[in-house]
Amino acid sequence: MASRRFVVGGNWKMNGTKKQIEEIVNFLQAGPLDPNTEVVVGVPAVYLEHVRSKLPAAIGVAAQNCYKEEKGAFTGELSPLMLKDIGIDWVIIGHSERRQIFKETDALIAEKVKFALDKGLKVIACIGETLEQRESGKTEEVVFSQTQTIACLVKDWTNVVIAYEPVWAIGTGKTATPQQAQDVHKALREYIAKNIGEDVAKSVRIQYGGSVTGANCKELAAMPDIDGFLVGGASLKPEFVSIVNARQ
Ligand SMILES: O=C[C@H](O)COP(=O)(O)O
Repeated sequence: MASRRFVVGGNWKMNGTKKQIEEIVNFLQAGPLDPNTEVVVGVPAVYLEHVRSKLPAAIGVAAQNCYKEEKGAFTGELSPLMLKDIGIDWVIIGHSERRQIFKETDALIAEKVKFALDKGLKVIACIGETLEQRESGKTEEVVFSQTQTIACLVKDWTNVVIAYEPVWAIGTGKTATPQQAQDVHKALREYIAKNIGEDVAKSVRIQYGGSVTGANCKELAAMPDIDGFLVGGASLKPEFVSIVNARQ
């Protein structure tokens, strides 16, 4: 088994009130959480500082997006410098909902990843194919190309976690089978070894995301190239603790 530290992200998306956040904070604090697993929660921007103040430092807090400029006339956007200023160290970039609903392109996502890294954030960079792309046999082509666009700008991958999230498995209850996910992760790692660098391939952590639950996480976590999860719906529920502990 590779020595990459298992990393589980909870992407709350546009969910949560202060009351619900209190419940989530409570189950995260009660844990117990596997100390060998790194945990990061992706929080709506308006609650970032609040959640950061409630959680122990060992749990990372991520913004769900940020822009590729320091400051200026970009109404509605967040600067990586602002995130650092309030004690936030992580950001999720290129989630399929940003790609599909907000029309973010591979090129823009790559620029955002580079900018966020340059400003000292750690990045969960999301990639993944649609159902149509999978059914037309283009899964690998799509995820390789999304990764390569980032690699054209990013040379140091130390602070990057890749989240492979097949779009057809997000919020649908249709999880990729452990073997389907493993096949893509393995192929992507081989692609990275050949085209980006062998050291990057060995060290970069690749999360799986898409309908991960307490019930299916252990089988997925047993796959050698799955280094963690990016969890949506289940990250709002106490079962998130079981997902964090999937390798135990
Ligand atoms: O970022 C998380 C993914 O979109 C997965 O969401 P889900 O676990 O609700 O399918």
